[in-house]
Amino acid sequence: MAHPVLLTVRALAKSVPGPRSLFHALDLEVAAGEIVAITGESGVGKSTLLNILAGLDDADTGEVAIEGVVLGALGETARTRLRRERIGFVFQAFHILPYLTLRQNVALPLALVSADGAAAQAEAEAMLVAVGLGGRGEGYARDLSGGELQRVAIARALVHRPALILADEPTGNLDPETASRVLTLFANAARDRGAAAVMVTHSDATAAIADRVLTLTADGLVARAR
Ligand SMILES: Nc1ncnc2c1ncn2[C@@H]1O[C@H](COP(=O)(O)OP(=O)(O)OP(=O)(O)O)[C@@H](O)[C@H]1O
Repeated sequence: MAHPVLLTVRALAKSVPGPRSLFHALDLEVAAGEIVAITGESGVGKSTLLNILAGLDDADTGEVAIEGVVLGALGETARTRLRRERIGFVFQAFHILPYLTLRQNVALPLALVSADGAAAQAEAEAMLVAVGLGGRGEGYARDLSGGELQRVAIARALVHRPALILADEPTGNLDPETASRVLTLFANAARDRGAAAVMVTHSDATAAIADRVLTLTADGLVARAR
């Protein structure tokens, strides 16, 4: 049975001041359970595209729908709720909050949607173990290496079992063994519970777990031969 389409992007166009068109007429469909890797030259607009998919940035024209819900038709409150409940985002700059412990950072997506704080902390600890940071939950971001911060960001993006995972270079700071460990988490989220994932990457290991590898160009997304 074909999986339902989870993410639909139609005729997306985005310019940045300059004025410079990053892309136009960009179309994409990602099914539940599918992992799509996006490559492309530096500055071509990959991070901008991920931000638009998450409703954090607006396209000039075109439409993004997640589980059939068109982001542009939602008010800011509904868009924020959809993002919190249905999307997990691994930012290139991690955005780990410095005044919360690492466990509190990872628990945040659960704490925002559930009143059960103890369960959220327990699930956050389990995610920290899954990314190889068990026992580090009481620490703070300032004590971590770049690769450790990246793994906290991945734990936080996956802890609430999002339907859509958006990840910007999620293994960019990781050694091959650790990268392989976290890539398994993304693959399991897709295969075991039907999450869809769009990952920006330059890494062959990340592209290797993807069902499709697309290259972002000014003319949109082009399938890359494998
Ligand atoms: N708000 C903005 N104002 C002006 N220029 C912007 C803005 N946002 C993005 N840009 C420009 O758009 C281009 C695309 O940026 P983006 O970060 O999306 O590229 P990228 O493909 O992710 O690059 P990299 O691989 O280097 O991270 C860049 O040239 C950037 O300077």
